[in-house]
Amino acid sequence: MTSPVITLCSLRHIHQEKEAAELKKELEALENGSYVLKEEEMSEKSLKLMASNAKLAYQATHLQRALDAEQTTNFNDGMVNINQRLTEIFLHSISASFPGLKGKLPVSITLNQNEKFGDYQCNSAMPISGVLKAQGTKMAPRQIAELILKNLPSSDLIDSCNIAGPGFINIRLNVSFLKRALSDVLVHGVRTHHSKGECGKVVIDYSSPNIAKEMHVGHLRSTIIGDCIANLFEYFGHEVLRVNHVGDWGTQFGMLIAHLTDMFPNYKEESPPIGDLQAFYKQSKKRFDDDPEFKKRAYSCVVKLQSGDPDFINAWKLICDVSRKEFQVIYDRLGIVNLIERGESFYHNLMPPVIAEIEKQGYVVVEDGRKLVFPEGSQFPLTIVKSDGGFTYDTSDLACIKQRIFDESGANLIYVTDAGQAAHFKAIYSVARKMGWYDPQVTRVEHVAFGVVLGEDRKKFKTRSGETVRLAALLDEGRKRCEEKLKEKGRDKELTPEEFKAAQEAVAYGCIKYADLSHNRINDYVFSFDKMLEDRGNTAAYLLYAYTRIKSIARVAKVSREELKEAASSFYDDDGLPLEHAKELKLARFITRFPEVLQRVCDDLAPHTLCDYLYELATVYTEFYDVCYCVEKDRKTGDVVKIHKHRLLLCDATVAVMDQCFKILGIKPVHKM
Ligand SMILES: NC(=[NH2+])NCCC[C@H](N)C(=O)O
Repeated sequence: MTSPVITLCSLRHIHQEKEAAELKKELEALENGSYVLKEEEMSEKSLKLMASNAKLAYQATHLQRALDAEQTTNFNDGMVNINQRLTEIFLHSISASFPGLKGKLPVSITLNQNEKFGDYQCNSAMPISGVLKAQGTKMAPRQIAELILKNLPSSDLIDSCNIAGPGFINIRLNVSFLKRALSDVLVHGVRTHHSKGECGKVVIDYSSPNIAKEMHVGHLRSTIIGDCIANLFEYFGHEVLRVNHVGDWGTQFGMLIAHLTDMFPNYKEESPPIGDLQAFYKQSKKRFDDDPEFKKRAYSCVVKLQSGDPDFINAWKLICDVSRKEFQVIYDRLGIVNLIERGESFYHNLMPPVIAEIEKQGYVVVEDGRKLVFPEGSQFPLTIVKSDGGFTYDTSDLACIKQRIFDESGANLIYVTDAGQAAHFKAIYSVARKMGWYDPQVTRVEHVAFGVVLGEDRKKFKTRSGETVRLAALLDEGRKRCEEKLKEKGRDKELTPEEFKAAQEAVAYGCIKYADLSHNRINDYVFSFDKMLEDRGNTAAYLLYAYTRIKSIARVAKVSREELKEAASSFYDDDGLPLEHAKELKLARFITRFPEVLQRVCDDLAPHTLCDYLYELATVYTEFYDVCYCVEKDRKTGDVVKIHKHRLLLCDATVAVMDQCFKILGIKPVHKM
């Protein structure tokens, strides 16, 4: 018989063995993380920790989801500026790869020179290698390119990248991004968001003819170029003030008023017949040059006018009114709207305080009774007060720039005149900066200069008898030439008289505008009706035809607008426009370049870049249309066998972008021609 002590001991032993096994199990569970605390074992603190842990895990999942969504571009701000987006992506990688180079290297993304290799390319590896070498680090461009690719953040824009040659990085766009981008254009229209973020107010000075003088082709250029740039800024979302800085305060008014009072002494009661202001101007100029007595009187008239004598102000207003009406006829024909007249006279009262301010700074030099300012870097001084105490063009432009900066709060000041005035504006801007009126880092002040209009003989544009060409006569001739052209094509038989007239005017004025805008503005350009009315090549005539043709495709295919709209929105809800054919993709890629092209036009204030794009768009479209049938018909019966709706929609997207281009260029497209 076992003793009770032994029994007790062995019972305890069994119990302890069981406990040890349990403890071992718990230890293992703790090690592999599967241990579950029993509620009664938990302290209050650990309960709280667990709760916040669960919350964090939930938030992390959400953040990850948001991050994933971020990778997929949304088009809330309109079309994506692809070049800019790629620049940001590469900049990110380059800063991460070479932290020491931060800010030292502008990253440039360009279109790929060879479509076969990619859509865009980044050539930064070579210059980075150069900078590193200068800092004493040797690294081959290819190695650098590899590192850039390694650190490249993922983006739904990019399909793939590869390194070529010494270190070029070829970038291929993601097709599914293109599909969605196109789809968005179809559903939401061609919208672009200004990359510069804030949209500062733009004050743009253009057209600006001189009262009582002929508005000449130089003013026509200013009107056309200025209007286009103003449209562009407006499209980008800026507030735009379009100012017509007419010459209405010069010394010419002295002789005009003196002549007016001589010829029509009762001009106050009876409106004088000075409809032909140019002839009137010439007569008074002749007297001014030939008759010293008259000249004296003319000077005293200017003084009286500028001192605000009511009779003289009335005579001045009379003359301005005649001119204004003449200018308006031209503006109406060209469709120039919202251009407000604010001539030199507007700044009359602002000039004396500006002169005083400049004097106070000690920048005025008095020479032979004249007050001069010598701008830095300019050979010639500005005359701000003449020896007779009168003000000049210089004085008015100084008062004007100050008014535009301070009263108008202009963030972008743009002046559109012929290149002959470049030195004048350079001097004005220089004085304005010296006076501390603006900081070029903050306020953009630019002279948009343009070259001279030449005749087909490459000499200054004149009539056969050597006179300056009257703008109204020029527009008349354009319309007549266009009428002949359209009749040659038998359009007068196809179109209603209203349609014919609309086509005739749209083509005539469109061609005149486009011929001007499509040349690099800095160069002189040859004015040739024959060239601008040609319906082949980079002309408005060609583009307007192309536009109406593309627009008619859906109509001819008898697919209704509603049907297309429906198709567009169902593609939108799906993966985007189904693009497959190489030419479909080429056209799609070209369309998505629109925002970056506009940005360039805006940076360089160079409308010809937009014209080049528009023309190339028409060309790329033709390439597509030639091989990708929108509608397939039975060869024998001519019955429609298949309609490719996504291709019709691609036509629509092309039309939408062309529409926007025309709008910015100030050209009115017609629906039938
Ligand atoms: N702010 C200016 N200066 N604007 C340009 C004025 C152009 C001048 N009226 C001319 O015909 O040459």
